[in-house]
Amino acid sequence: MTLIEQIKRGQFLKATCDFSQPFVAGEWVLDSGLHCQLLYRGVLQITPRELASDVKDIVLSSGIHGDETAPVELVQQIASSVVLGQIQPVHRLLLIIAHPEAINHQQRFMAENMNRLFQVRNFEKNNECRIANALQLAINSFYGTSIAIKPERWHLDLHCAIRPSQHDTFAISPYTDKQTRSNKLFSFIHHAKLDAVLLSNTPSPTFAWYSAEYHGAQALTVELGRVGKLGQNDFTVLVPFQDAILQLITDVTLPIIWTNEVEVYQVSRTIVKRHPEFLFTFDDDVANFTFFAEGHEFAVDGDKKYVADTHGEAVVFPNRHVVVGQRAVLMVKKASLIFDEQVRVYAKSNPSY
Ligand SMILES: O=C(O)CCC(=O)N[C@@H](CCC(=O)O)C(=O)O
Ligand SMILES: [Zn+2]
Repeated sequence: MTLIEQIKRGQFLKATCDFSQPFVAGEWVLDSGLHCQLLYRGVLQITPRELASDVKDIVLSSGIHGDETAPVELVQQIASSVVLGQIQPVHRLLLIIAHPEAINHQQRFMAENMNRLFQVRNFEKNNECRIANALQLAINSFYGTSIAIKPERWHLDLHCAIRPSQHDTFAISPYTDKQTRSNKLFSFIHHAKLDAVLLSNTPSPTFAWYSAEYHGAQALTVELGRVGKLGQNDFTVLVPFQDAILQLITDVTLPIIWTNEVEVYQVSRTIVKRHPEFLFTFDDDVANFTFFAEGHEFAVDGDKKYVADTHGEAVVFPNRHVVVGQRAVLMVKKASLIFDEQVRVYAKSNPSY
């Protein structure tokens, strides 16, 4: 069966990972009038027949890291519901399962971490570079062909954490000087019942950052539980997130709201590994958001020792195995939000952990 025939039967994930079939781009129209276009392996664009002047351009991406399977299953469910006519999106959608080779190998990546390849176009020395370049083009073309009078662009790049975490689900808002922290986006975080959000303070080379920086998209990296095997993820904690996505793409109007139920953090610094012998003073199973009091030594990089700064800091994504020159950990502090049309973050003077 061709890839498109598989996708028409609701098997977007299976088709994407099926390398026994050559990739052939193609398009078709559903009875409902929805236009489906398979642009690259794992990149499916959906366009409603009639587009309102305030139509949103929504990217839902998954599988940037091959072992983060819950997001891939989620995008599969959405693609299947759309192509089988079970849900009727009213916005333009770009559904992405990014790295089928790594998914088949149940690995984060094959040659290098794809989520560090979105700052610029890459020299195509490996498959991750080729895919990241293709995704950049797909995003440019998708947002570039918006018909909305005042385009509203969204990008949710879905991931899972390697370690345990004090917050099961959380979002990372990339840093850019564009207006990409709307109250609508943060209201989505509230409705999706994500446990926490952290606001980056410097540009990053991630997929979500790419859409925010180059296209002004309301973009988030969203962490949905922990890495696991395909078919073995527990979706019960993700139900509110799934519901919020469905509401977003079918345009259910929800109140714009923020409450303190979502814990807010700001990134205080990004620690980059400079020496091959980089180490943390804590174990590999220490959870994300573990707090270290002021002065506590938490990492050693060559002859440099890192200690928690004023009022202490918590660690997110500590990974001593990254290559030299890449982020080894994000340090974060609790913060609060001013929930205006654009959200702003301010430090808590005396954060309680
Ligand atoms: O658990 C981990 O260490 C990594 C999980 C993951 O892939 N997270 C993303 C976050 C991207 C961001 O900082 O916005 C990543 O590291 O690429
Ligand atoms: Zn990831």
